[in-house]
Amino acid sequence: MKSLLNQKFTGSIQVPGDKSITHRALMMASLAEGTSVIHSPLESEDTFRTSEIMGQLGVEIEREEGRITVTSPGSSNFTAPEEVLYTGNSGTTTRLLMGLIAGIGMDATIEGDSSIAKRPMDRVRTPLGEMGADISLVDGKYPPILMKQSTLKAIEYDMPVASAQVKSAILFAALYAAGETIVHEKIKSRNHTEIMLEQFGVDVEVDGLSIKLKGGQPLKPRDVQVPGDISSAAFLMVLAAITKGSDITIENVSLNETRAGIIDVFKQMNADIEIEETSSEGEAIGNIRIRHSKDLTSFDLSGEIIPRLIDEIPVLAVLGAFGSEPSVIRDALELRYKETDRLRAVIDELKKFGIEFEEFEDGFKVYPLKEVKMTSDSFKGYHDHRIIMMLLVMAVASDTEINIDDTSAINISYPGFIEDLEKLKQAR
Ligand SMILES: O=C(O)C1=C[C@@H](OP(=O)(O)O)[C@@H](O)[C@H](O)C1
Ligand SMILES: C=C(OP(=O)(O)O)C(=O)O
Repeated sequence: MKSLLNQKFTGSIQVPGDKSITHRALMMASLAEGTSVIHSPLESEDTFRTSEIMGQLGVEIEREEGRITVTSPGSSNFTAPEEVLYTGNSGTTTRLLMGLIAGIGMDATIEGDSSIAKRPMDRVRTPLGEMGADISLVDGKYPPILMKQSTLKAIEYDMPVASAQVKSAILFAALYAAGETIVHEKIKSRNHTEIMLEQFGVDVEVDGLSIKLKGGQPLKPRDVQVPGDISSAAFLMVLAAITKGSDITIENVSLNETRAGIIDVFKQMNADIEIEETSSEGEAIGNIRIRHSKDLTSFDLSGEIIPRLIDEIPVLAVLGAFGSEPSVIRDALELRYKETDRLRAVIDELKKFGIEFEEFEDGFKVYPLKEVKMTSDSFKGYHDHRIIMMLLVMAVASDTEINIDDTSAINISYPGFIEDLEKLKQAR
């Protein structure tokens, strides 16, 4: 970390593959009888959990540099798992798997780490239960998740929370349910499942905030190209915007509208950002160039943009501290139910640099940082990848050496984060 202080960050880089898309590609390729190839997948702890579980169900997974080959016997030939399906730290694996297992109709136990044990799963059990799934949770809410074989029927469901994980679990189950399932969202969440199901040959009708899917449609094997993850790029984007002399281009990154809210934030803040879209078929992809700006203003975020940047909020708190006016985030209560309570973690840890916050139940106001005033050099990472990388960005941008209790969780979504910073650094 010391070697990253007093540096500017310049050059072109590709960030690792998109985590959400990689999970979905592994699951859909596993449902499609035959061989599918996933190009440039994210190889991280979370996506490893998904591929391990697909292996337990009888799918052959072959990893090589830059690609994963998935050969499936078809979901009707899956083997019922004897061991627990262990999802580690991955909420996406846990929730999407609930829909997939309910759909296939097999007995299974799903369990994750101590963070997953505290994340609410009733939001998935409720719609799946309406479809006929038999799911038991601890205290009606938490893993371990006991699933019993059952037969599903289609439902029409109004989503109470904006969650792509819940929506995707319902759509996976709907593939195997009798009749047409309809999901209504109040606010649009990331739509990778809808896009990829179409690519795997499933007819999905999207009409504004409603999604319709008829049960009984088989998936056909496909090759999937995974773009870079904009949620990982976000750390480099913020670092470039706030560090003197920096100029970074992130290539082949996802520009999917339902994920790209952070681009709107940079624009709101008067940042120096250029977007070049190179493909808009299916998943939009392109290049993002971002340079240091000394004239960053502020942002005020609430409502529909929140799900479009939900995982970027920790590092946006750092960006806000480098603006000229206070910045505000509201409607982000969901952050309290992630790997840790991210609103608490962001405020408690960034305060140690002297950043001032006003905390709301569903967000915060962050004040411009006039001068770094350290109250401690011992930081907690909460085993949360996004909190740890947020802290590293803040430390590097403010030329401050800090100690974080444990940084291993970076491997959950962005193995190679530190190496990428090393590649981009140049003495100021
Ligand atoms: O579907 C997905 O891949 C994800 C959806 C989001 O969670 P919610 O669906 O709980 O909002 C996001 O925070 C998570 O990192 C990945
Ligand atoms: C919340 C996240 O992931 P998950 O829900 O899959 O654990 C994340 O990556 O920030």
